[in-house]
Amino acid sequence: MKFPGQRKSKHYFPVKARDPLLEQLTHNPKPKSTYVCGIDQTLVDIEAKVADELLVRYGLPTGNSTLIDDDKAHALYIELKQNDLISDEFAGGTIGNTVHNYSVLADDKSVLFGVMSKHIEVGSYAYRYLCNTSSKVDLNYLQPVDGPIGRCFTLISDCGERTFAISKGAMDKLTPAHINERVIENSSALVLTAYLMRASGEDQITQAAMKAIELAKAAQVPVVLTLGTRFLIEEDPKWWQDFIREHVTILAMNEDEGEALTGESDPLLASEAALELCDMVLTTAGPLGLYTAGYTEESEKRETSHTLLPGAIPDFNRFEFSRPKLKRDCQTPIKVYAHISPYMGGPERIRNTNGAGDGALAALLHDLSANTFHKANVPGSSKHIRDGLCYSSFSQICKYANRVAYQVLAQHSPRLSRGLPEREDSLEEAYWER
Ligand SMILES: Nc1ncnc2c1ncn2[C@@H]1O[C@H](COP(=O)(O)OP(=O)(O)OP(=O)(O)O)[C@@H](O)[C@H]1O
Ligand SMILES: O=c1[nH]cnc2c1ncn2[C@@H]1O[C@H](CO)[C@@H](O)[C@H]1O
Repeated sequence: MKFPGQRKSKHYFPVKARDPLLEQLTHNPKPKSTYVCGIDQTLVDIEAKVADELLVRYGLPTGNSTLIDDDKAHALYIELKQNDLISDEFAGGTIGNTVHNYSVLADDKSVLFGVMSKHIEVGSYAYRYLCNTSSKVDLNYLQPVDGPIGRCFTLISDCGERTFAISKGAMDKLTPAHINERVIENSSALVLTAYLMRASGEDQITQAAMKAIELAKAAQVPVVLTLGTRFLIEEDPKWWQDFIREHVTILAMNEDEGEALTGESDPLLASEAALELCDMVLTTAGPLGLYTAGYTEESEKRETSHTLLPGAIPDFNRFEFSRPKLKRDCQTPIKVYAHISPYMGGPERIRNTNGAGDGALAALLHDLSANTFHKANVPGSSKHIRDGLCYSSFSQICKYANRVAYQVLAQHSPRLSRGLPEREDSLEEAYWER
């Protein structure tokens, strides 16, 4: 129970009118708002624990995300249902998860572009998708389509590895006409997944994504790409390298995707190689934790007070207290790296790691948009004398991303049901006590 404490002594009416005399002195404009936007294939995850034999029978390579036709999807669904294997049906999609988590963490708006069924029945997959998405995610720009949204069978093997089978429904039907130019141009970041590039036939989501990329680039909005699965990258690493070099500001990947892209199995070396293609990299490495890598200006580098770490690049974390910058904003760019081991060693029990990487990326996006917000509202701050890409240092972003990944693992679902505990809200706070 809260006890009656001190009463406020100032009352004005109407409430929004401040003290009429002091009002002349204090000019308090409404803060300018910021948001991130993303494009995704609208999907519901159907999660089931299965034996490896089932994956072989349905021709699903372990760890991959495979498109399956309607007949196979029907047979798989019936088999999972009859054997009572389905543990959860929940909104998914790698970017849907990321913008949802961003909105939960930042308690702020994001915008999702994609499709949504025109006619929705209570209990349908489309209905579940809407119910499981934060109300801070603006869904008003979704394109109405005939037919169902996609289904992503998320099949968890005994070892915890997840294999996706995608029944695409109408998820790829997004058209370029439904990409709102003004919304993209005014956002803090545009977030995309490599999966968007694999639409085929008459489906136009790839063209829609390309239109958004061009708009973002023209308006100097950072383009953020997450790689999805190594299988997609392995098909043509050169194409992906060129794509990233031409379009991407920030790249998020796990160690397998990093290896497929760069040929380097060491996540630190993969991050270094990826920095030749873009400005900043977030590399997650499962039980080894995660890395951030990027550029800073030589004269602005800040030395760490943490232990210097050994690795393929000796003492690689020496300047991890620096803030990330776009390479083109540096006169003398230097590469900076930071690493962190899993928060508290990881949760006691991990059912599966689905979505942990999406969670880490949401934290990075929060830090990035906090910077845009601060710059828009406190333009005179010493923080913005030099143009930074993010609000915090590489080291701080590592901690935050890691903490959020832990939260996703601990709650066994890729979408956060609530933000971090309040005392952890500040991005500046020293690393949280155990
Ligand atoms: N087994 C584990 N033990 C402890 N922490 C883990 C473990 N697996 C993952 N993590 C934490 O989660 C983060 C992201 O994990 P991971 O590298 O598996 O992401 P991912 O493969 O991109 O996942 P997804 O594609 O499903 O989102 C890691 O950087 C680490 O902090
Ligand atoms: O083809 C795809 N497009 C979009 N999202 C996908 C695809 N395959 C899997 N996931 C999504 O990846 C999330 C974990 O990172 C899962 O929630 C799943 O829905």
